[in-house]
Amino acid sequence: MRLKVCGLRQAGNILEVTGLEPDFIGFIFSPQSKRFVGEELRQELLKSLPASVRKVGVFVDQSTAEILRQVCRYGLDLVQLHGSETPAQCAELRAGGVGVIKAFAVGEAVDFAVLEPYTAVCDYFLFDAAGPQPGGNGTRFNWELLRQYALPVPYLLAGGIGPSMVAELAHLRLPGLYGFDVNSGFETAPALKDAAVLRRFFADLRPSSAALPASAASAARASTTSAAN
Ligand SMILES: O=C(O)c1ccccc1NCC(=O)[C@H](O)[C@H](O)COP(=O)(O)O
Repeated sequence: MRLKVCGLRQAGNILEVTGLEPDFIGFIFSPQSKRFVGEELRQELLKSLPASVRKVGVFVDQSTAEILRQVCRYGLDLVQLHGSETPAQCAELRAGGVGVIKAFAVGEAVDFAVLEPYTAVCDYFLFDAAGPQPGGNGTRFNWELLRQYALPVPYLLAGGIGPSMVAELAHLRLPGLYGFDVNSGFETAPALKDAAVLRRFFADLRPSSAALPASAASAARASTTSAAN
């Protein structure tokens, strides 16, 4: 299962978390968020990170020009869109050379018809709990709502995931499920992740690679990944 750690900004913390070899790390570019990267995020640091850890910029209803400016500035691999971005904007971003994750806030139900126009223009979906903020609410939704998922786009499951859920996550089988996105459940302060707690969580979810040195673990995961795809 792939793992994404979202909402980082401080250099030392980015390096610590990257050392755990997540599949994705996320940076919040929405100024309204308490995890907004502001001026603290260092361009040269991001560009020096290993390519195996894909860098995701998170945006909320921002223009294509602004998003692509940040993609270029920080060398982002994907953008994650948490507002009312249209399929046309997703297509524009992809044409601009960046991968697209479209996030959907889930309340009492999932309207799969709304997702359909996005299938041809997104690399991944992300399902998150609806709440007062566009993301990072720290609450979960009823994951069973995804039992009926039948679209071709793989998705990340997000919202209120915390260290105590390891056993539940390890056994979770849902159609289309690609990985888990974690954020506030692993923070000691906004945008500051507890690397020790994340390390344990990663080891529990990736038991076969926990005992290996980092490089061997990464090679083992790459071979599992190519076998799965
Ligand atoms: O985290 C934020 O502050 C945020 C603000 C605006 C848009 C998106 C945001 N986060 C995006 C994420 O991918 C989060 O990891 C996801 O919403 C889950 O967060 P949490 O419930 O805290 O685990």
